Amino acid sequence: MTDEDLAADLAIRAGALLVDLRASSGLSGGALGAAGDARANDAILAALGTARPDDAVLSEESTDSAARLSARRVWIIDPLDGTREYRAGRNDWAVHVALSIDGEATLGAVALPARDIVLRSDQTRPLTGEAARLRIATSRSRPAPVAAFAAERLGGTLVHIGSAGAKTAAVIMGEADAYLHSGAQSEWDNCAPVAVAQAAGLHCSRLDGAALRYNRADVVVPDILICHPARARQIIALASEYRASHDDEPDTRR
Ligand SMILES: Nc1ncnc2c1ncn2[C@@H]1O[C@H](COP(=O)(O)O)[C@@H](OP(=O)(O)O)[C@H]1O
Ligand SMILES: [Mg+2]
Repeated sequence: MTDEDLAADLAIRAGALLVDLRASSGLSGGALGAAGDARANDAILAALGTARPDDAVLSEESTDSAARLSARRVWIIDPLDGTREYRAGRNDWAVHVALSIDGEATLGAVALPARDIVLRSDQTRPLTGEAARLRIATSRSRPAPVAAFAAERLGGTLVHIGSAGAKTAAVIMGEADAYLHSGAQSEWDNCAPVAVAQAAGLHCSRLDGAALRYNRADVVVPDILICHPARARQIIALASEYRASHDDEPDTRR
C-alpha cells in the first residue's frame, strides 16, 4: 500500500467509526467528543503501528515524544478536527492524516465523513474559479479578525465553517475562495489540509507569506492562509496592514 493509500484508508476508517459512534452510542456533548477523539486516535495509531512500525507519529490525542524530532518521516494526525461541530451534530468536521517528510506537508488525506468526502494529495481536481464576491472561510467559534478585515477591504463575504480540514476542503471544492486563521492552531490542525491543498494547486503559507514547516519542537502554528494563488499577494499585504494597525493587541505570532 502506498503512503497515500494508507493515509486515505486510515482517515476513512476512523471517519466511519466516528459516524457510527455519533449515530448509535447514545453519547452526547463532552462525552461524545471525548469518546470520538480517543477511539478514532486508537484506531489510527494501531493501524499505523502495524503498517509503518518505523515511522514516528505526532497526534493531537497521544503523548508527544522527542523521538519524532530526529525522524525524517512523521505521521501528523488529528483524529477528529472540529470536535465542537461533531458534538453538535453538524457535518463540518474532519479526520486528518498526513505524512511529513523532512518538515514538509508531503502527502495526506482529509476525510469529511459526514459528507462522504475524502480528499487525497494524490487525487486532485481542477481548481474552480473564484466567486464574483470573494468568500473567506474562517472559524465558527474563533473567527479571525483579520479575515473580517480582508473581507471588508476586498468587498468579500465571510463563511463560518468549523474544522481546519472542512474549511480547506471548502476552498478546494469551490465552496469558498480563501481560508484565513489567526490566534494559533497546532500542526495536526493543518498539516493534512495543507498537503491536499498544495496538491490541488492552492497557495498555503503563514499569514505573512512565510513557509509552513512541520515536525517542530513547538507544534503551534500561529496563523495560516490557504487561497487561490492569484489572491495570495493581495491577502498577505492586507494581513500586514492589519497587523501594523493592531500592534497594540497581544501578539500570538511566533
Ligand atoms: N486559538 C486557537 N488555539 C489553539 N487551537 C485552535 C485555536 N483556534 C482553533 N484551533 C483548533 O483548530 C481546529 C479548527 O478550529 P476552528 O473550527 O475553530 O477553525 C480545532 O481543532 P480540534 O477540533 O481538533 O480541537 C481547534 O481546536
Ligand atoms: Mg484539530
